[in-house]
Amino acid sequence: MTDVEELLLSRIRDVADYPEPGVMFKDITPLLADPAAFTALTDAFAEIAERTGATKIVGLEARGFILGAPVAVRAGLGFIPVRKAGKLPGATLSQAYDLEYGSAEIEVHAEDLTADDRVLVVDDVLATGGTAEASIRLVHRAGAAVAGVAVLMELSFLDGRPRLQAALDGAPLEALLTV
Ligand SMILES: O=P(O)(O)OC[C@H]1O[C@H](OP(=O)(O)OP(=O)(O)O)[C@H](O)[C@@H]1O
Ligand SMILES: Nc1ncnc2[nH]cnc12
Repeated sequence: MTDVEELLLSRIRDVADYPEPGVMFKDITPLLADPAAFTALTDAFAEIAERTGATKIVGLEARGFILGAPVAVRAGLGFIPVRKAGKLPGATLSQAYDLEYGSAEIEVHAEDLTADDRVLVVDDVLATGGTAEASIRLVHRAGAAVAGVAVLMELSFLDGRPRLQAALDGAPLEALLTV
């Protein structure tokens, strides 16, 4: 494990049985509170954005906003919020999905993405992959391409990666940490 990976892992807190029994919640708030760790994470994601030729960063509400916005600034790219349903005022595309603990619907402003865009989707945790899969579908339905999906932590025992394979269509899924 690299020094950066060790630093990031050390700043993620495990919370048992949250938000419901049986879930081991990966809490990133200690990482956000540590400027060295937050900067290292932002730099690692920005390197992925550059390497994959991304033209825009999509962040998934809410934790994907916190992580994705500084990546966009660092990489010199625009930031596009994918929000939970009912929060965006303009014309939207919507996608329903299931996640590790429940179900939800996400939306993007249709005009924010064009056929010229290659999008890097940024989030904190890949669990079942439901959220990431729905966001990939939204990007494609908006007419844009997916440069990749970048997450801080992949929970491999929930099999999100195989679930995403078809939707990714060859684009990389980059996890900085895998448990
Ligand atoms: O791979 P999945 O099973 O879809 O789970 C991963 C998603 O779950 C969490 O978000 P959540 O919906 O809890 O929202 P939050 O960021 O607003 O807390 C996490 O930030 C990912 O977006
Ligand atoms: N175990 C988990 N910890 C943090 N975020 C999650 N999103 C889905 N599952 C999660």
